[in-house]
Amino acid sequence: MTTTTTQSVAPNLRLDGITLTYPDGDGTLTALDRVDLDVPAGTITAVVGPSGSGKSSLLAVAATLVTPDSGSVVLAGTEVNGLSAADRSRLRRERVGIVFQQPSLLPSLTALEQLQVMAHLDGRGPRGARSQAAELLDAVGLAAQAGRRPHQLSGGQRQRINIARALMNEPAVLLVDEPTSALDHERGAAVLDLIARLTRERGTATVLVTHDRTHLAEADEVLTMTDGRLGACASAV
Ligand SMILES: Nc1ncnc2c1ncn2[C@@H]1O[C@H](COP(=O)(O)OP(=O)(O)OP(=O)(O)O)[C@@H](O)[C@H]1O
Repeated sequence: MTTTTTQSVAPNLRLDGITLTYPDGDGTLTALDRVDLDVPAGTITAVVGPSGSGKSSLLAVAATLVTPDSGSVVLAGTEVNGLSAADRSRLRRERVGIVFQQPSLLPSLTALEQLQVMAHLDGRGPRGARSQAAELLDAVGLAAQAGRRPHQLSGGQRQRINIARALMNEPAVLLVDEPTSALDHERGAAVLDLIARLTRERGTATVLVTHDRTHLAEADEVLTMTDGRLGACASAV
């Protein structure tokens, strides 16, 4: 994989004509139907839609975790089609941050170590990783909790660590799936504010899947997924 080409192009996410089917009995189920999506750096695109409409499938394709039947995915200027599996996972590791509904933190590690381990997996040295982890914990308002383990943190604090951890590789693309589903309204709103601020400050192209329409005010664009088709959302905000 050539990384030089990725650096000269503005980081963003582009999906073009994505169709994804799953085997379904004797036939196939179309989870994504000719989906186009363009997310500029430093912006949030929110995706809403009923259960089973294809939202998670969209994130999985954008994350290069699932290969679509057809269409093109361009991550931070790099066309994913045609990359080897190894290059695809490297691109994902280096350029994509993923935040799932439930923070999957390692119980025995402190908040700081949860972040440092990401750099370690990436083969980076401990010194730079420690200062970067400390800076990110500060950015998510948890500098004072750096030495705490997950059971000593609230649900909202754990989700903040989850978000900080997703940013350790300085991703160009941030994919966020229902980040507030385990939180009460106030903590959920604070987590959304945080995602919005970090998106602007760090220039990520952020896709936010959400059921909560109060979150849509933070989005630059709101799209609706219906039966695998992605379209404009007329009554979103
Ligand atoms: N691995 C799979 N194999 C077969 N069908 C699948 C698979 N994953 C998802 N589907 C089907 O694809 C369609 C889209 O699923 P997807 O999970 O993307 O929807 P969603 O909008 O994220 O739903 P939810 O809001 O409930 O999480 C659904 O009909 C689902 O049953």
